[in-house]
Amino acid sequence: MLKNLQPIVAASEKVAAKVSRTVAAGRFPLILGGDHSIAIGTLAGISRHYANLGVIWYDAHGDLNTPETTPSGNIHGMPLAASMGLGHPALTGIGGYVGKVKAENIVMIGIRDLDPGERLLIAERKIRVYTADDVSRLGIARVIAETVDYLSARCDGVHLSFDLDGIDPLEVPGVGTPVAGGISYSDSLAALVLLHQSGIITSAEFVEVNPLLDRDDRTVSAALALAGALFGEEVDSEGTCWPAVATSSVTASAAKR
Ligand SMILES: NC(=[NH2+])NCCC[C@H](N)C(=O)O
Ligand SMILES: [Mn+2]
Repeated sequence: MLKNLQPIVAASEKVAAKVSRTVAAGRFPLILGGDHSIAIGTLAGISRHYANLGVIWYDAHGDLNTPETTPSGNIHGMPLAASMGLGHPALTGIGGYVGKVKAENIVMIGIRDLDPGERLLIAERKIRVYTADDVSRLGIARVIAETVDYLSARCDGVHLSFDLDGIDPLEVPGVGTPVAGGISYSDSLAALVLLHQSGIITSAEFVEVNPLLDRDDRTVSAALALAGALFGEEVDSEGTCWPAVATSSVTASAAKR
């Protein structure tokens, strides 16, 4: 059983239409979520404008489940599979076409929690994966450099799908499906600075921010700072770049206590 199929299909069609109009108008689509099922709509809206859309999937999870492999029935565990054309027809057909992303145009970063069916799919389709351990071993700069080289050689646009649960939940607790370990916040910020400098990103989404689970607005502030870095906002000398608005809201909530 898929949970909330009809409302997610309806929302995804709306997101797809709006995002497609944004790309057609020559503007940069930035989508904020909400759970990761939102990516089904964003990719449907974006990919029709590209012959070979690249996708950077920054996440603890693969989100490559189908109705046959899902352990939970949660559609937020399926958006990447659905975008590859695998899964429930109501999800794979969002936007009126099937197959938004090709396996060879995907790079996954931060992965550390895969279900058996997802492992199989990654192996079968030879999807490029950097686990959170790969990032500690190789360093974030090398991982991003390899990702940029790989995707710029084969893609005419690159969508960044950034799930906040790719980061260590000790630093960003406001996510629905936390997985211990993970990429540090400072490495993640460095990744976004490097992606900004690469100039390859043509659309982005930041997802799974859940303010109800957050502490001291840490996850919200992190998402804002990461998005800022993607657009070239300056990072201060300590490597943090909490934007003024986020800093003042943290201070305000701390002052209330
Ligand atoms: N976007 C997410 N938070 N995905 C979590 C997915 C967890 C698990 N793999 C599932 O399919 O239910
Ligand atoms: Mn996800």
